[in-house]
Amino acid sequence: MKAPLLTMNDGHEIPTIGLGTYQIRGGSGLDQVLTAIQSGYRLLDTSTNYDSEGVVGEAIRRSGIPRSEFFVTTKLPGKYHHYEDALSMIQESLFRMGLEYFDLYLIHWPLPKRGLYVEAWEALIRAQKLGLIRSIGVSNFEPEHLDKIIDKTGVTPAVNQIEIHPYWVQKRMLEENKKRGILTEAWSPMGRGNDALQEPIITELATKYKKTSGQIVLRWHIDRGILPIPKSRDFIHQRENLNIFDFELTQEEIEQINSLEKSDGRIDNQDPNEYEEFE
Ligand SMILES: NC(=O)C1=CN([C@@H]2O[C@H](COP(=O)(O)OP(=O)(O)OC[C@H]3O[C@@H](n4cnc5c(N)ncnc54)[C@H](OP(=O)(O)O)[C@@H]3O)[C@@H](O)[C@H]2O)C=CC1
Ligand SMILES: O=C(O)C(=O)[C@@H](O)[C@H](O)C(=O)CO
Repeated sequence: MKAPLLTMNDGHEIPTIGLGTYQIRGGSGLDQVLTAIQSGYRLLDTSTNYDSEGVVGEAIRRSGIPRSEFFVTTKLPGKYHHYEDALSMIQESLFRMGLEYFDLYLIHWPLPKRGLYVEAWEALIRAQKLGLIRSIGVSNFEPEHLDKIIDKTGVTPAVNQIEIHPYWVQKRMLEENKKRGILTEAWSPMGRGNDALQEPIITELATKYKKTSGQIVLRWHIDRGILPIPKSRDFIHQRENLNIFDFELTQEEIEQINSLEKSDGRIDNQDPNEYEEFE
């Protein structure tokens, strides 16, 4: 089963769903990424901070599937926001993964208190010109951060990857991305193990559509125009999460799920204006 493709604002195509790899590492991690690839995942989302770039690169090689069929995303850690550091980190990540280019490269967090994200964005633009990266984007950027990089460089990110799940719906940020032509990706799209999948609104929709709660939540993302990157170590869940392209939620059902939002719904309260990455 393969996901349909979307076209981003720079003309490149991207699968409509991907595999998250936070804390997927080592030998067992390799098996988990391989089962995901066998299930049909082609978008693989990693980050230097996850220490999973090696596993993802190795899984791509062992899969026997040509590199060109994959869509690989990784992310720049905060301690490399200076221009020259960012350029060398991008190359270092390529070496770690054994790849010649990334399909998408994101600034992981804006870290506005450090104030270096414009420099980091300029480095991504340079790396794209050098052919090291096909599409460039950001993660956890608020509207003011987006405007700053766009105003300073004239280059709009293809993607903004942000926290979205039924307890943190992000209506405003979704509109802000859309207004600028930026594709929204959802991190922790299943709520990273919070109680959302047990909410009656979701279990009732699962019964109605003969799907699982996980599939209802993923379809809610797709029907809102969002690209989710669920993580699963479980072969059954991995397959289930791809099997969401044969039904659609109504606008009313989308709003019902939106109503589950909580004012303190963020996972680990990670506010992009405050969040400092670990060193
Ligand atoms: N840019 C950023 O700042 C961030 C990016 N990310 C990215 O987003 C990805 C996804 O987010 P993550 O935080 O991992 O959390 P997710 O919301 O993807 O939740 C993962 C959990 O959901 C479970 N799960 C997955 N599918 C199902 C299913 N069908 N039914 C029931 N349970 C299911 C998994 O268990 P099981 O393994 O048993 O299936 C796992 O415990 C990350 O892996 C990472 O790539 C994450 C955080 C921040
Ligand atoms: O997983 C990521 O991409 C992160 O940026 C982390 O902040 C992660 O969400 C986390 O919770 C670390 O404690």
